[in-house]
Parts: sequence; C-alpha cells; structure tokens
Amino acid sequence: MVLPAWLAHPTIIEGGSLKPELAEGEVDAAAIKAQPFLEKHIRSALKQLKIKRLFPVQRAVIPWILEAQNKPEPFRPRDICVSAPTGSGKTLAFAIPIVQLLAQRVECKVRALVVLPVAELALQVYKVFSALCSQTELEVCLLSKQQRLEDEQQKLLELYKGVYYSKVDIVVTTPGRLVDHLHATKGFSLKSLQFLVIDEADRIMDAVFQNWLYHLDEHVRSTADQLLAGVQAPLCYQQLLQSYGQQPHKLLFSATLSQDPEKLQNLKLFQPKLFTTLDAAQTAAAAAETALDEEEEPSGQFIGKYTTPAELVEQHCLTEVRLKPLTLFALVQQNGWKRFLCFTNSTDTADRLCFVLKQLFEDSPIKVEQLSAKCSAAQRAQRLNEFARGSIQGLICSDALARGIDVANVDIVISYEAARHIKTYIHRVGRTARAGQAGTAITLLTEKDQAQFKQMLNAAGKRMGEELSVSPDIEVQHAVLYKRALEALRQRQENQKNVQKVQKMRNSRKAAAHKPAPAAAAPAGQLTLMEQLQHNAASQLWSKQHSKAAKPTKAAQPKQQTQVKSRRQNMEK
Ligand SMILES: Nc1ncnc2c1ncn2[C@@H]1O[C@H](COP(=O)(O)OP(=O)(O)OP(=O)(O)O)[C@@H](O)[C@H]1O
Repeated sequence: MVLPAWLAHPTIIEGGSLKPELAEGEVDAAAIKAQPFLEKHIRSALKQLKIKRLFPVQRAVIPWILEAQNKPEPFRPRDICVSAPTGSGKTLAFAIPIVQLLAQRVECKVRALVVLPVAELALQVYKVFSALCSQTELEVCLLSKQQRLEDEQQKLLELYKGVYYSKVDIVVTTPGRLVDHLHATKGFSLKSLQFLVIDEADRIMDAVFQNWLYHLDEHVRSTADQLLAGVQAPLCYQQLLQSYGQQPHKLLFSATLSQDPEKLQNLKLFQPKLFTTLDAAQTAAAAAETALDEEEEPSGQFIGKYTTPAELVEQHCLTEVRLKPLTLFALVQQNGWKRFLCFTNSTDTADRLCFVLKQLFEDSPIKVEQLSAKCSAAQRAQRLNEFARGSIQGLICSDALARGIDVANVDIVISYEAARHIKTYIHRVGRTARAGQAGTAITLLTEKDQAQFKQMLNAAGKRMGEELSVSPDIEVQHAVLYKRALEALRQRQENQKNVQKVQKMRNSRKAAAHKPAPAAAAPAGQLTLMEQLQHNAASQLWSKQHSKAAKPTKAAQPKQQTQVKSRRQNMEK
C-alpha cells in the first residue's frame, strides 16, 4: 500500500517520557507557567485539575491549533490527525484550545461538536470539558442516551418568541445519539460549528458508524445553502463559502489511527496534517528514512502507528487451556496484585471466568467483579467506582472497556485470551501505564496461541516481552479448590439451562394462547415458583425503570436557564 504524502511525512511529537527526571536546578520547559499561549482561566482550571505541566502531545498540538485558528479569513486551518499512545493526554490536547478559543466570544450557538464511540467515553470527555469551562461562560452538554431524548432537548435548546436558541456552546456525543438529534430535535443547528473532534477516530470510522458522517455532512451542507441564499456577496466569496466555508475544523485523535485512504476520504479532510509519537526503535527507523531520497514513494504503515506508553512493561505467561483460570488465580496470589483488569475475547468467557475466580478467591480478601455488556450502565459505573476506591481488586472485562476508558491506578492488565487484533491489544494494554505511571501487561498464551501472537506483534514492529511463570505445582496445590470451583460452574450452567427451558415453555404457552397479555396481568396462581420469582423481579424492575423515566431531572435547570436568558438578552442588545 502506498501512503499519501501527509501520512508518510508526519510531524513527530518530541518529548519522550511523560514524567522526565529533571536535574537539580533544571527548568521544566513543559511547566504550565512556561506556556505563554495559555490564558489565565485555563491555567486556573488546570491548577484545579492538579495538572502542573503539559504532556508532549499537548505541547505539540495546543499551540498549533491556537495559531492556526488565529489567522484571519479566508485562511482555513488544515485538518489534523493525532496518533499518540494510550494515556498520553490526548483529551486535553483538543479540549484546551477549543475552550480557550470559544471563550473569547460567547454566543448562543453550538460551536464545537465532540464525537466518541460509546456513552462511557463521552461522559469522561464531557467531565474534562466541564472542568475546563468552569471559569468561563461556556456551557457544555452531553448527549449520550443516558437521558431521555426530551430531557436532552431541554438541555440543548430554548424556544423564545418562536425562535430556537442554543443553550450550549460545546456538545459531547456519540454517533448514534447525534443522528437522533439531527433527525428529531427541532431547532438543533450546527451551522455555526467551528470544531468537529472525532476521538478514537479509527473506531468511529468503522462501517457501523459510517452513516452518522453522512447525516452530519448533509446537515452542515443544507444550512450552508440556506445561508448562501441570503448572501449578497461577490461571486468569488460565495464560491469560497460553497467549497469549504461552512466546514468545521476537523481534529481526529486515536492511539491506533486508521491509514485506510478510503475511510479517511469519507471524512473529507482539508489538507490534512498528521502528528505522531514515536518510541525509541521507531525514532531510529525515522532517522534512517529521512536519509532516503525524499522523492522516493513511501510505502507501508506510517511510523508511530502502534506506539505503547514508554512506561509499559509487556510480558506473557505460558499455560494450558484447562489450567487458565487457575494460572490467573496463582499469578494474582503469587504477585500480590491489588488492582488488575483482565480482558477476555467474549462476554460469555468474562462471565464464566468471573464466576470461577469468585469461587477460587472465596476465602481471600481479593474481590473480583465482572464488567461487560452483561452489566447495566449503572452497574458498570458502580463497579468502576468501587475499583477506583479499592473495594474491588480485579475487574473481568470484555473488550467493551478496552478503549479510551480512564480507570484510575490500574497496575496490571491481563489478557486472559490473547487479543485477536493488534488494535485491540494496544487499547487493552493502554488501560495501564497511563499519564506516566508504571504498568504491566501480561498475556496468557497456550502453545497454540504463541506463534500467532508473536506474528501479530512483529507485524506491528513490536516484540514479545519477557516470560512470567507460575509454580508448576499449582494444579496439585489447589486441586480441591479448583475442582470445587469447576463443579460449581457446571452446576450453575445447568441451572441456567433449566431456567431457559422454563422460559421457552412459558413463551410457547403464551404464543399458543394467542393472547400476548402484559407480564403484570399474568395470574400468579398459574406459575411455578421459579416463574413467579422471575415475574416479580421483572415487574419490579419495570416499574422502577418507568417511575425513574417519568421524572425528568431538572436539578441543574434553573441556573442554566437564567444564564441562557442573560446571554440571549446580551445578544439581543
Ligand atoms: N498534563 C497532564 N499532567 C498530568 N496528568 C495528565 C495530563 N494530561 C492528561 N493527564 C491525565 O492522564 C490520563 C490520560 O489522559 P487521556 O484520557 O486524555 O489519555 P488518552 O491519550 O486520550 O488515552 P486513550 O488513548 O486511552 O483514550 C487522564 O487521567 C488525565 O487526567
């Protein structure tokens, strides 16, 4: 594959370690007070966030965006793609310049749109924006299906004398929720959009999400046409507007950025520019590359595509399929791990593994819980909180959590099953060694997995780390405990099968009666005890959810309404 020139010749982000050791008396060039481009309100917000210095990606990207945006029209800044390791601080790299630029002029319009693949990530980025905006008049809004559409619409817009006014300046959302609002929210306008941020860009460019871009583009295009209809400007200016006038400045971020020209083309990037970080081996390769003839067509992957944090130690542990849960148990015990995330390739494996581990750790202070698509969003949030507080030591996750989530103080990431794709591996291991902290990633490998795993790493320019071993006697040592745990698992699976059978019978009985009566109306006397328990639990859950949904949360509304009112009055003046 031949790379386009902008991917082949990136701007290298200098800086190496996130926590460099400074010699005595040496001035820290990355200290916040040494950054002349940061406004006072940003410095003070960073102080509250306990951020004392900028990370390399932030030092490279923030001043570049500020400078590009400060050039007068009709200059249009180049769109940028930023590829930097997990945990290297990409969120602040786009949030700081956006807040600083938007705060210069407050208007009742959505001027920045930040799109993330899943609700949890959107919430995380929303919190960062909210913290940065705390010293400004800017309002940030989260649209992510965690609230009803009507409640989100209320947060977003206000109708005054027949005209819709935006209550917010920055919207953080997911692709699906954005499309919901583009279709269903009257008055939702992005015609003043100045920034479009796509975080975890490679994931968002995947086929499933493609049509959100189409809808957004259509929306921006149609508002540009409406605008042009009323413009009495010279033809050349109209042409300029038509060609790119209404397109926002696009900022793409990821730890594993796509280099697929077709996917990138969908984003219609304007003279794109790539920023990338390199590790030591890649820096040497880049130096050799620049020695080559500049005219030569570059090929293959862009350098720095798969870098992991400098502080990350990668290891593997050889085991057998039948002993995998026991190997994991022994590793945790042997090494005294207190904060570990363990990834599996499927939700079912996460579920079974978590059950077996709970049995194995029954008499120990180690508490493990599952964190997968099987848990509700509220459950996931609660478990993450408990993990952060230290009341849960291990979380057994499917890959839903592998990307972007910033879980505090994870010491160890274990791949219970080897990741099938390098991107999955990079994002999994990136849950540790974040923000310059130390961290270790361990992959459990059977003999069969080994060659494939090695090949995957080599293809990405990485090498297998050291081998970590467990005592060969684990099977004998824990024979009784392990047997009991596996027997409990077998019993549980049998029970689950029985419950499913009962459920199936019940459904077919209902279908036969041709009367799909609501569950709440079913006469209790005709149900078996098991059915009755399930029925009661379902009814309770249903009424709980519906009574919650019926109560719109208005806690923050009065304050926001007054602010918007005064902003609107200012505008009218
Ligand atoms: N300059 C800084 N100083 C100290 N901590 C920082 C700094 N910048 C970011 N952080 C912290 O580093 C952690 C990781 O940041 P962030 O989530 O932005 O990383 P990321 O590069 O987006 O990672 P991923 O690719 O996994 O999403 C966060 O906890 C954040 O608060």
